[in-house]
Amino acid sequence: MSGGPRGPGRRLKRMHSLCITSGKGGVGKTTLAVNLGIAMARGGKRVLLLDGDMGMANLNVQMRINPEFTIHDVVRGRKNLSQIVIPTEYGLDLIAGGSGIAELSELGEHERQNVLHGLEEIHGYDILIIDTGAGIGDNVIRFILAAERTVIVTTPEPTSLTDAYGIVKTVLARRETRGKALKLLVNCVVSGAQARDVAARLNSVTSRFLHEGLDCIGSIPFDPLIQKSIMAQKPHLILNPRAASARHIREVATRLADDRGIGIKNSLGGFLRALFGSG
Ligand SMILES: Nc1ncnc2c1ncn2[C@@H]1O[C@H](COP(=O)(O)OP(=O)(O)OP(=O)(O)O)[C@@H](O)[C@H]1O
Repeated sequence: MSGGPRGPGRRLKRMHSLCITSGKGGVGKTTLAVNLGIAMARGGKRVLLLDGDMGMANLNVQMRINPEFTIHDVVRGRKNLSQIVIPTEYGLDLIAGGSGIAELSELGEHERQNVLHGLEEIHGYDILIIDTGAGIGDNVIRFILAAERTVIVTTPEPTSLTDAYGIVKTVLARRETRGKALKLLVNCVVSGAQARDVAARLNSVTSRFLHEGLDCIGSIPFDPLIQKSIMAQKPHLILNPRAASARHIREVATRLADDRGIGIKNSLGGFLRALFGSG
């Protein structure tokens, strides 16, 4: 059932926001957002997952969920945000974004109020995970700016690494992002040595040309079982909890769920206001 308490009388909590993004598409962002979220929920965190990929919103497809409403219905004033939160059987809740995600960056005052209306009913989450689109589009950058932490997913492929560097460069060029925690997550590795090599190479390039190191939060092995789980529309962590790749995902989730030293200042409302650029 739902991991997120709703309703008045609950203690107001600080919520830590985590953006999962990538330079190149198809590197496993959505798969990792779902499975990291499940791992955190199983670790006792209350997790809200936001599908921030307006082009190819497919978090719901990976979990075999057919959302009736999306952010678009909230922007148009047909629903409150609290009414479109979908409890999942995996212990976390989901908000479907779809085309409404593009609209979030261009809201008039009336539509902003539509989005913020009724927000107090959905407090109580420990962590908001946003699965963004790939690349350096305006929407992706907005999510990175609004979130406290960002994980950049790459695979060892040169094209993926080049695009990961591109996103780090774009993000660091924005003054507002200085001091934001950017972490690298290397997916589809064939060995620990390969993961270390990829992380070291990217770190050395960002240190040299952007004067900022890029910490690696972990790596996930290439695992055909992950592909099977996508075909089955059932998360890998649920289908194959004993796989080595599932263990790696749990380890990364534990590191990411540890919010010590992040200086959390967000609530869901604070995050959305930051996203709109109004606070
Ligand atoms: N560690 C892994 N081992 C094997 N296959 C993987 C792994 N991680 C992801 N994949 C596969 O990579 C494909 C793309 O994954 P996913 O859709 O999560 O990527 P994405 O970065 O979110 O893509 P998009 O940019 O389209 O949103 C999926 O078919 C998935 O099965």
